[in-house]
Amino acid sequence: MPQPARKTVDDFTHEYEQYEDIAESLLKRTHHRPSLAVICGSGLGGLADLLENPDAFNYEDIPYFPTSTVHGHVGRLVFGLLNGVTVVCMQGRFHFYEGYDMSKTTIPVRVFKLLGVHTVIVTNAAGGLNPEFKIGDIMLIKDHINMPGLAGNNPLMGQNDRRWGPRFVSLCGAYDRDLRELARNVATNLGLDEILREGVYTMVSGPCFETVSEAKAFRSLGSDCMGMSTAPEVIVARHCGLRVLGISLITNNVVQEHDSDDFPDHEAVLIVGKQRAHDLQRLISELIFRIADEYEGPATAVSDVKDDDDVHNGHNGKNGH
Ligand SMILES: O=P(O)(O)O[C@@H]1C[C@H](O)[C@@H](CO)O1
Ligand SMILES: Nc1nc2[nH]cnc2c(=O)[nH]1
Repeated sequence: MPQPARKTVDDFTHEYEQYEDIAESLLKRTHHRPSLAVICGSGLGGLADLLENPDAFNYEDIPYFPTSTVHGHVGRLVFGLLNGVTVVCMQGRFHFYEGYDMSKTTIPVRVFKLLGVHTVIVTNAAGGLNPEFKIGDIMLIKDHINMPGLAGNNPLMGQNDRRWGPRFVSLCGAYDRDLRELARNVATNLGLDEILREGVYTMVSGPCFETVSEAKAFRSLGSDCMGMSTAPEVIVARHCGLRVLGISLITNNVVQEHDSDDFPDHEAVLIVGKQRAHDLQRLISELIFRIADEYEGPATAVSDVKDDDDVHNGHNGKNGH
């Protein structure tokens, strides 16, 4: 009997039932029931290789999933145990510059929600703008500037399905303050204080790295580093009430001098990822243990409204201020 063709990302129309299809297809094929998810950034996917009792699914074998096209993003969803905690890892993410709609780059985040995940650790490789940052530093993201979003490319554009969350989402405190504090404590215990930073991540669409003038502009706006991902995933995660910890690995300095001979290079980004992999893996592995220990239970939504026409966007969530 011929097998039915796999439903591809081109067939995906964002219906709630399609996300359910994806989640069900995964839950049928693994006995793992993760409560935490990790999105691995460029060159940082080695973490997924550490999972015990892994069940790994190529993105090509998951209904409706986009596929990874970027070197350094293997393209697998891996379920398993990390430090005794059941997690699911994206070994490679989807980027807007790969040609996917912004809302399709974030499909896995809603699938995580349906799988029972309550917290997402989002990692990325980023270029440092803050002159105090060094290559190899690890930056906890405290906020973002979402350039594509400000220009009209927000993953929540279009009709809102209230089953995910409210029409209007507060992003105040999107990068959970308690989780950042926990991360600082864990980093101290692991002797990583010297390389731990905190700051603002700016997302640009890519695939071009920014010009010198753009870099200077973003620095003057208060940005500490620049990348090409993360913000859409965090928006969708907060919309459906997932708790978020964001971590950037500073893989290069963003050039801010017109006369500089320096230039960014993706291969160099991957090399720094490899060099810092061990420290990042220790940090994330310990954090996962602590989060599972201290934060079990669902995160509350950032904001809630009675219905989509309700203009009052009151806060009642853990992250609301
Ligand atoms: O997936 P992330 O955000 O870690 O990847 C960054 C941004 C580009 O995809 C790439 C540039 O080197 O690294
Ligand atoms: N936009 C941007 N993304 C990056 N990802 C890794 N390094 C960089 C960088 O310098 N700029």
